[in-house]
Amino acid sequence: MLLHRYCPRFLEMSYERERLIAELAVQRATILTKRVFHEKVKGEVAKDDKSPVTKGDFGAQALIIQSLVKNFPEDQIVAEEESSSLRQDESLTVEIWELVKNIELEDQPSDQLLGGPLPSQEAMLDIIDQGKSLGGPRGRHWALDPIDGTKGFLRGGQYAVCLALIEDGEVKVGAIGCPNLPVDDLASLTADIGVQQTGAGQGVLISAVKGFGATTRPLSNAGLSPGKPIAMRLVTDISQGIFCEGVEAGHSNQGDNAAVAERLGITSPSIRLDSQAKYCSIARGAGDIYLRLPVGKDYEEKIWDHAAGDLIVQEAGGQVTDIYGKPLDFTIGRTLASNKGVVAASKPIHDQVIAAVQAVLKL
Ligand SMILES: Nc1ncnc2c1ncn2[C@@H]1O[C@H](COP(=O)(O)OS(=O)(=O)O)[C@@H](OP(=O)(O)O)[C@H]1O
Ligand SMILES: [Mg+2]
Ligand SMILES: [Mg+2]
Ligand SMILES: [Mg+2]
Repeated sequence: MLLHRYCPRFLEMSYERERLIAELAVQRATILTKRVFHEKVKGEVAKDDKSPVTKGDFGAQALIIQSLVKNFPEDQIVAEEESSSLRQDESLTVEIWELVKNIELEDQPSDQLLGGPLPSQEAMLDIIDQGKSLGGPRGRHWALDPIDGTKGFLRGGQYAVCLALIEDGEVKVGAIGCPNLPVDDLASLTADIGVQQTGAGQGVLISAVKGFGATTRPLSNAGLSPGKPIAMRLVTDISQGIFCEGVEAGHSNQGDNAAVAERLGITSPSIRLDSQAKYCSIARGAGDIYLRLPVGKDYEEKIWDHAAGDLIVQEAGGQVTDIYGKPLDFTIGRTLASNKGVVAASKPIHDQVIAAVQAVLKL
């Protein structure tokens, strides 16, 4: 079936509006996260599970949910953060509100597309709490990670603002802002991008629509910069492949990752970076394989940690599965309860990587 790009059915299938709003909403939120990133005190609070959350996470979540509610009032939102700790901390709430109320895109038409500013501090707390949807197999759910890699954000390393639209369990749109990644696709192959990248340049906004490819563009504080398509590298000799993995040893098993690399004959050191910047890096050829091998058997990966990155890698020519070779299943709820770990690589080498993972993990 040939569809003209201005026909309503094409627009519906290509999720043009959802993509535009997602890109702009993420871009606007990165203005806030960049401000907090450069502040000495980032308003760090420990959550019940001991993981950190900051002014940046709360503020970005408020701004993005506001954009979604204004544009897609019928849609559900599955977001990482909620406001209960803030409601007991008036001074932190005031600090976040002071940030949030002053954030806008410098391009007015773009800012207006997002539906204008938040009305008040009290409304901000309520908006943060509109991300409590349980997800599931039916309907439209936005998965939002306002700051992915909060530990990287606090350490001065990589982090990402991540948003994805999941419709009937399938990821349709993904947008990831990586303020500390270099604009040049391949620069991160040669630079130590994992940590201390405060001078790393402008950052990138990477996005994808199911069936329509993946795109990168420099992040901007105004409207969207021109984008260009990205694709994974063609790796003919897997021993020349480049590994990406997490920085935190508690999030993925670096020993097992190294054993897989060795089994594949890979000798170059892995590139370590926090957040879904790993998915973005392999999608644009700054790496070939992303492994997230489980540390313990009980942890369930969260959908907001993977939805946008999964789509971006697939649209750039990659394959994303768990350690059993099973696609990530976004139909279950807020977690990927039926998957274990993540193995992402370009399609031609994915089978080989899975075989090595299974040999190392004795599956
Ligand atoms: N035990 C365990 N296993 C796996 N994953 C976990 C675990 N604990 C936390 N998390 C989630 O890891 C998210 C950050 O992932 P990263 O890829 O940035 O981790 S790493 O630091 O690069 O290793 C992080 O996302 P953010 O909280 O948004 O930073 C968590 O959702
Ligand atoms: Mg977190
Ligand atoms: Mg996360
Ligand atoms: Mg987060």
